Amino acid sequence: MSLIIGLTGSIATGKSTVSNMFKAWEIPVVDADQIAREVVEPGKPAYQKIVEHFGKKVLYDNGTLNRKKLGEIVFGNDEERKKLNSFIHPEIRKEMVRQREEYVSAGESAVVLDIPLLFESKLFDYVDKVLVVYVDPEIQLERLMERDGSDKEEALSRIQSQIPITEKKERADAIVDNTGTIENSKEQLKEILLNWGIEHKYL
Ligand SMILES: CC(C)(COP(=O)(O)OP(=O)(O)OC[C@H]1O[C@@H](n2cnc3c(N)ncnc32)[C@H](O)[C@@H]1O)[C@@H](O)C(=O)NCCC(=O)NCCS
Ligand SMILES: Nc1ncnc2c1ncn2[C@@H]1O[C@H](COP(=O)(O)OP(=O)(O)OP(=O)(O)O)[C@@H](O)[C@H]1O
Repeated sequence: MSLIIGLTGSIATGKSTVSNMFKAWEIPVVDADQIAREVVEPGKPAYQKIVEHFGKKVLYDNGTLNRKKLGEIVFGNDEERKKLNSFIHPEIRKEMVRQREEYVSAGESAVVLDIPLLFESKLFDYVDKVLVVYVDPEIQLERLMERDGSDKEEALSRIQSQIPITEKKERADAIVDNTGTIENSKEQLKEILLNWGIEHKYL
């Protein structure tokens, strides 16, 4: 039996940082953001739908998706974001399930699904436990602006397109509070995995 862990949080709270800890321990991670990039490669069904709806203005000259441009459109507009989600999310879900089943069949004791929008898309049934990576909202804003080199308005528009991290924290099975050092977060994660009965050579 594999334990399926849904790793989530909100933008820039530290999901990738925690996901790297799992990878370093050789616990497999299915990465929804990565899949989201693959399903919009030129020629894929979601790509065609995006071009039909948003037009060529969201493409570079070589035909690949201009993510910055598309981001500017969808993070300021709920309707357009929902439209984009409707093109991409079904494709992401299919591929996530395919990868999850592959790891389960291989007999992995734990499989992580790293899904930024687990709560927003109500994907609780895809996982056994929900692990939320939390930071205080002020730190979230600071880290996001610093990482992406974005201004406050741009960063807030992304944060506000998601359920607040404070609310997700309330609904989690377990929380890694990533406000402190990365080392501190790693200790919290080890503790959680041991509590969940995951036996692993690195823990
Ligand atoms: C709009 C796009 C092109 C912007 O690309 P960009 O490279 O700037 O951002 P990236 O994909 O790395 O996403 C960064 C973070 O933004 C947040 N985010 C992305 N898409 C969304 C969305 N539709 N709604 C809310 N938050 C989102 C997530 O926290 C994600 O981790 C891209 O995010 C996208 O295609 N989004 C739709 C697919 C999606 O929902 N992906 C995220 C979950 S799988
Ligand atoms: N404990 C920490 N202390 C200081 N900086 C941190 C810590 N954890 C993460 N960071 C930094 O904060 C930023 C956001 O972290 P990360 O990219 O892991 O978040 P994320 O939740 O995966 O973001 P996204 O939703 O955009 O994928 C990064 O620049 C990362 O290096």
